[in-house]
Amino acid sequence: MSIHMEAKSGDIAERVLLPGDPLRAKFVAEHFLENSRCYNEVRGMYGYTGLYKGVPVSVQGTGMGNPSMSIYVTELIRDYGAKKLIRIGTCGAMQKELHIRDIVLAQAVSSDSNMTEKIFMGCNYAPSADFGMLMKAYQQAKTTSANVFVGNVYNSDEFYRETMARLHKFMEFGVLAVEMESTALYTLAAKYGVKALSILTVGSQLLTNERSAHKDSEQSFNQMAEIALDTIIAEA
Ligand SMILES: O=P(O)(O)O[C@H]1O[C@H](CO)[C@@H](O)[C@H]1O
Ligand SMILES: O=c1cc[nH]c(=O)[nH]1
Repeated sequence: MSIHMEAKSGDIAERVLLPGDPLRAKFVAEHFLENSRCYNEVRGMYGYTGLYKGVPVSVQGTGMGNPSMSIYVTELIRDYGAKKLIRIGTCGAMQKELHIRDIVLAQAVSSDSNMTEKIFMGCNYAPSADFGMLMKAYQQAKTTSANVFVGNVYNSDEFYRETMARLHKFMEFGVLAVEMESTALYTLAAKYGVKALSILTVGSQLLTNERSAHKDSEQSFNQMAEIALDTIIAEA
């Protein structure tokens, strides 16, 4: 047991997928894992472990934002021994080339969060993906019909913004998409010496205001879940 999860030691695999939405964890467990079993219902933040192609994999909801992600990632690593972590999230596209349901692999993360400033005593830190998992996910994505983009993402503490100026500045510098958890994931993975990657599906296009009618539907996530699962089991 950890402070925020009721799983027992050994209930959680060393390979863990991390959707923000706990119902996405349930969906992935029910549609992609064999013999899946729910190990956590605390706060409705569902977590499941099952087999994917014979390999134990867990899928754990993280909630929204860096603080919530930090809690689950820290406990997964410190209390349950997680070693490979892949976020499967949604994002808002910030470049015109990106469309609803495209896939973004977050190579690096820019942020308005002051999480790393606090850790690094005022200095900048560049949270970045594990290169091996990034490369494997890219190769996996290229075997599907998905349009895949690799690059910098904007991690924000704001969903509803006081000003659009910062968002536009990041757009100007070629940042692909905005989301809310990857700074915490990459920074804590580095701290604890484990591997992490964020795979994101475009759920909205911020330049055109187009929004997926299917944010939580099966089709939007099947491709991302498969890419993430095939990537995570390929890791030694
Ligand atoms: O779909 P998830 O994984 O929750 O990710 C995105 O969606 C939420 C905002 O709607 C934020 O958590 C953001 O990062
Ligand atoms: O964090 C997010 C995710 C989707 N769309 C946004 O505008 N922000």
